[in-house]
Amino acid sequence: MDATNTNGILMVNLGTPDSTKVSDVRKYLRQFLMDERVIDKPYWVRKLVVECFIMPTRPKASAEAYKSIWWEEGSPLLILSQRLQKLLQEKVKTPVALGMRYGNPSAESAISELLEKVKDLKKIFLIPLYPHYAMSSYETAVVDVQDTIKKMKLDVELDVLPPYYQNEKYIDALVDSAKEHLEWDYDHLLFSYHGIPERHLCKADPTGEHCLKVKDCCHVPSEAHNVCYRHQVFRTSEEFVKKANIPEGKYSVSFQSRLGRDPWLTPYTDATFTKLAESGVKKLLLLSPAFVSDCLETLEELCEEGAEIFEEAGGEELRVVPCLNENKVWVDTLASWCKERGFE
Ligand SMILES: C=CC1=C(C)c2cc3[nH]c(cc4nc(cc5[nH]c(cc1n2)c(C)c5CCC(=O)O)C(CCC(=O)O)=C4C)c(C)c3C=C
Ligand SMILES: [Fe+2]
Ligand SMILES: [Fe+2]
Repeated sequence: MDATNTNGILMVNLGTPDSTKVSDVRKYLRQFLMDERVIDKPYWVRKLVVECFIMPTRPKASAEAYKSIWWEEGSPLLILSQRLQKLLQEKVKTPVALGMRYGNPSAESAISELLEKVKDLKKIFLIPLYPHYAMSSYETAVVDVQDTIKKMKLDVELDVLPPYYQNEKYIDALVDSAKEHLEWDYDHLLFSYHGIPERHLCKADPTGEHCLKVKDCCHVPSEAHNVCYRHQVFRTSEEFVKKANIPEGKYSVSFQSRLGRDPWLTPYTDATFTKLAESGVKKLLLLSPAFVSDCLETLEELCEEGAEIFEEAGGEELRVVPCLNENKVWVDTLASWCKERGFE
């Protein structure tokens, strides 16, 4: 323990079940989907939807999906986040902890870990492992940490890293992580982002009159863009293609992982696989920058299910670029953000 240090670094990611047992998946899904920032309905409606429509079947189906991607050491999302924590710790002296919004390790246990290492903890640099703002990812993770600090009655200042979707160093890391794959003679590059309900965009819009109301809203300047997930994922894609010299017309954006019947951001990734294959795309390269660590949504939904859909529709090969995971440029980027803020 360094008695002079009063700082800690906390990385937060979404979280994952403790195991592939249906009971563990159920527990995780219940905590996840009962979050008012994920299913943004009154408590009783959310409870009804989760318990009567989702819990009877989803835990079993999701447990099967998790089994197909699970590693010997555990869930890829957790293992990769822990490896990232370790790599960042090798670059900075300030203690680095890892917390999850749902499941384990909780924000509380991560903060307790910092308290053990830093006697007089005064300031935490919070790094949400989400490049884009969404109420259901970035915002809920930040609020959870704020609430936990209050619950633990700590007098700790929180310095939160803003969404880094267009940060030059983040884009550099993304391009670096994809560089070998970009040498492939692919026909089309698809950016597939986790989707969110359209309603969430409108709800986040501070002007109340921009998102999905103005024609081509995400490309018309507005203060709404600070919290517009759709604008931010377009920016990431645009910055990426600029840096990687991908010609116009050779790439597009789609949204995956829809849940429920409400309209989510379009076009949907599964329908896009079919459309691209039917339009003659044989070799499809896929990038999924909403996730910094590989997880169920990339390893199962894209690599397994996605490849099947694409090939059934006439495509020949789908290659999915791994997430940033342990990429060196990414680790250096995180370390530089810590150091810039005095978390040496
Ligand atoms: C980019 C970050 C994410 C956003 C935004 C997001 C929104 C969102 N997700 C659901 C429902 C589910 N997502 C699930 C898995 C999952 N989601 C993210 C990230 C974002 N979700 C990740 C990284 C993962 C993988 C977790 C892992 O263990 O590997 C799941 C669980 C799996 C399943 O049953 O499909 C659900 C459910 C909603 C409803 C939502 C926005 C409203
Ligand atoms: Fe999700
Ligand atoms: Fe927008």
